[in-house]
Amino acid sequence: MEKEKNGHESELKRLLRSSDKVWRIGMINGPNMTNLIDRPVRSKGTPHSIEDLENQVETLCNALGVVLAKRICSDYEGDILTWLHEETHNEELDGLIINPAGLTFGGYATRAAVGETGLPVIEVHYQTSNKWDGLESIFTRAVVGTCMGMRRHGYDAAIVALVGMLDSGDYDPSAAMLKSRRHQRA
Ligand SMILES: O=C1C[C@@](O)(C(=O)O)C[C@@H](O)[C@@H]1O
Repeated sequence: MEKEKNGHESELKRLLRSSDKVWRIGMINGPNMTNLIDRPVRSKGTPHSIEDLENQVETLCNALGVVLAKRICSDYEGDILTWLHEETHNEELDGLIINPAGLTFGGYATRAAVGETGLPVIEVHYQTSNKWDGLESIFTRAVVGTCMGMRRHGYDAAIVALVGMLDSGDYDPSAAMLKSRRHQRA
């Protein structure tokens, strides 16, 4: 069984990777995602916890030969800002995925900090934006792409796309809203 699993993993890597770089990926889940297990099944799908979700992402990263190096899930914007300031300097991470969740419509400080990392960032949401009563995510301007409406599977889509973009360099860094230290140096 273990042998078969390893076989599938290397097949996945062969199919989806164009480099063997061990990218270091960070994941942010914003306010209310701590309570994922109790959130409505209609929008979130079969009940699962934030730990289940993090394990799912970590397993896919391992199968692709990259690392889910850092993660945060917090109900407090300040915690997320401190994490961004501390964990994304010194080029310790290569890319990020974020579900801003409760910060989606008003987390301007987090959006600025995300943009200033200069990293390729993919925004993920369980639901699609047409369920948001005409509201739009303020984060979309600061990220290179968005996965919406695929519930937990959107995280897998985001990881595959992020790794593909990192491998090929095929993404638009100017999608980051603010000019980052990294881009200024380039
Ligand atoms: O908390 C959330 C979750 C969400 O980001 C999603 O994953 O669908 C959508 C947001 O509108 C909401 O505030």
